[in-house]
Amino acid sequence: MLTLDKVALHGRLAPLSLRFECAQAVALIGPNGSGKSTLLSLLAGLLAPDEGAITLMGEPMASLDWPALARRRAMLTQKIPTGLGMAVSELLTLGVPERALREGVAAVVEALALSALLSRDSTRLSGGELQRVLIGRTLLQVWPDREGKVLLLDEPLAGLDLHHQQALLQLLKQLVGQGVLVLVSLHDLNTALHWAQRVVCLERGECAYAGPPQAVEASLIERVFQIKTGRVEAAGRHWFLPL
Ligand SMILES: Nc1ncnc2c1ncn2[C@@H]1O[C@H](COP(=O)(O)OP(=O)(O)OP(=O)(O)O)[C@@H](O)[C@H]1O
Repeated sequence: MLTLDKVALHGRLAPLSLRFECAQAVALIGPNGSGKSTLLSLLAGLLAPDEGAITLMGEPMASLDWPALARRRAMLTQKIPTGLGMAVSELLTLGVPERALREGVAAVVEALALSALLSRDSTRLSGGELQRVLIGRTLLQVWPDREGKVLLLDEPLAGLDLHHQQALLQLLKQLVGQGVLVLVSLHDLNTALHWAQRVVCLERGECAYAGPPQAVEASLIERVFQIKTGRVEAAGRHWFLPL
């Protein structure tokens, strides 16, 4: 439902062809500067490719205007807006369509434990608190009629404590179960491999791997991240440990 056909951005992403299905949890991994944010921005329609074509639900991305894009996908970027002194409740709902507000606010506030923050000045939040508010705003965009929507989250776990990381990953899995395609860039390799149904690993703007997490080999991780790893088994799962 979201396809890239030989998509390239000069100096940032080599020609890449990928296909993502609805209701899938996809993790993007790769070193700093490997192209994860670039790929997410292309998939969100925030960047236009120099070559190739992106298709969203059968429609060329290039043919969709901003309102049409906003109805189909939402993206959390790493570039954090300051909020300009707004209350959290205002920042959370800014630009969110009326129907999403009616149907989604209570659920999103509960899922991300935002109720105690709503009356706070958004410029005086901790990094993790602000991140949860911005994630909430992004989720609200896709809340009504979730099936077939695309959620693109660039390092959503950055700044979140372990409890909120786990709560968010569970919530995203629920959205996948409701038909949302969720693409998330992650730096925690084990979290990515345990959470995702599909992993895309980028290396210097090229796709080094796209496939199931179970088939990710230590040799790939060691080459791409230039580390030595050990592989241990615990709690019925495999874990890569940097050595
Ligand atoms: N606005 C920009 N203009 C030109 N080049 C850029 C721009 N933003 C990023 N780049 C370059 O594009 C490449 C890919 O960057 P990108 O931000 O996509 O990497 P990333 O995998 O998300 O990295 P990180 O893990 O550090 O967030 C890097 O070489 C980066 O320097």
